[in-house]
Amino acid sequence: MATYPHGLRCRLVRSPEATPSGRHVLGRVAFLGHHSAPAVRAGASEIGIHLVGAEVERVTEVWETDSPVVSGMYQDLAYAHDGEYLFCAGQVPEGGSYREPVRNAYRAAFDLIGKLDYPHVMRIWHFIGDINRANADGMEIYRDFCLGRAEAVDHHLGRAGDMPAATGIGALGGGISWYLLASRSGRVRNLENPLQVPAPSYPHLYGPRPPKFARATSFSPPGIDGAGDLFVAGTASILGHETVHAGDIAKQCDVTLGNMAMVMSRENLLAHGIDDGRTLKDLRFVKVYVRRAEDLPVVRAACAAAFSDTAEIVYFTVDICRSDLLVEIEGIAPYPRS
Ligand SMILES: C=C(O[C@@H]1C=C(C(=O)O)C=C[C@H]1O)C(=O)O
Repeated sequence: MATYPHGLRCRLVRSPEATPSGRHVLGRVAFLGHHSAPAVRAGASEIGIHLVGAEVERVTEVWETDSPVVSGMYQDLAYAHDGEYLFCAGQVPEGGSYREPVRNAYRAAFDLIGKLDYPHVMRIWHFIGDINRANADGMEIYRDFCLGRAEAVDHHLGRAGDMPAATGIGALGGGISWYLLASRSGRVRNLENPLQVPAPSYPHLYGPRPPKFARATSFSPPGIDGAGDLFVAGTASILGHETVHAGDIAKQCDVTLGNMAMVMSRENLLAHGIDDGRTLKDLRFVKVYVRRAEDLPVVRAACAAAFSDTAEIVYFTVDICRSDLLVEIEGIAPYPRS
């Protein structure tokens, strides 16, 4: 992905293959037909997330570095680190309420980050089973998750503390599977999108505590100017704080892509004090989440037109955090630009 002194790189692997020589695997995220618990395997942290049906091509996201890795388990979290980067994965089992277990899982992760000294979290992903269903108390599971996360963030960062780019999306299996990337000495800058209300400021309409995440995160290792790697959060058809074009997949694609283009744009990076600018064509690793399988052809056509031919794009059919959202897209525009 990048050519830093300590290079962190993402690859999407469609069939098992050997790690290139001189590289070391920090984390493997396998998108499977079933969940598999976080574990250390062959020296790397590994998690399996139930995101595809048995008939669909499976894909594994591999996070590699060029420095040797130390791995281990900490309170059910599987982690690996190389002195500059930390990868950590966890799973909250299926249950009637997620507030407390999510708070505890986040606390364990904050503890680990502190203990190992990787204070700069640059990206976090959550895959939430039954995301739009009610929990045992009648609260939507996504809102229940947001409550536990907000309480953990308050506790560790204070109410004003900001979190990096994230994804909070459905999964086919139950419970919550999640993973994060953090750095020891790199610079993390969290970005907002002028077209959207910052998620932590969403009104109570969407749940008792808002989602804590940034629209994008710029990660620059020491000595790298500009945006470095740009992680674009899961993005959907939301303007201000409202879903727009309920029921219209083509228009939801347009708004989603427009939001992504805006957050990466030179205008927006400059507004955040970063002298750089990216376009949708700079995205290399793109995950696309589509609620209804029948919408896939329209979404694929929109993505093929928007992204570069060399982008790796994977599609998943899963639910999205608001029941009126039909599509969500995330991506990484790595440094250096190609
Ligand atoms: C699509 C949105 O939110 C989704 C939920 C997220 C979360 O809760 O971490 C992060 C990004 C998206 O996956 C949005 O609010 O715009």
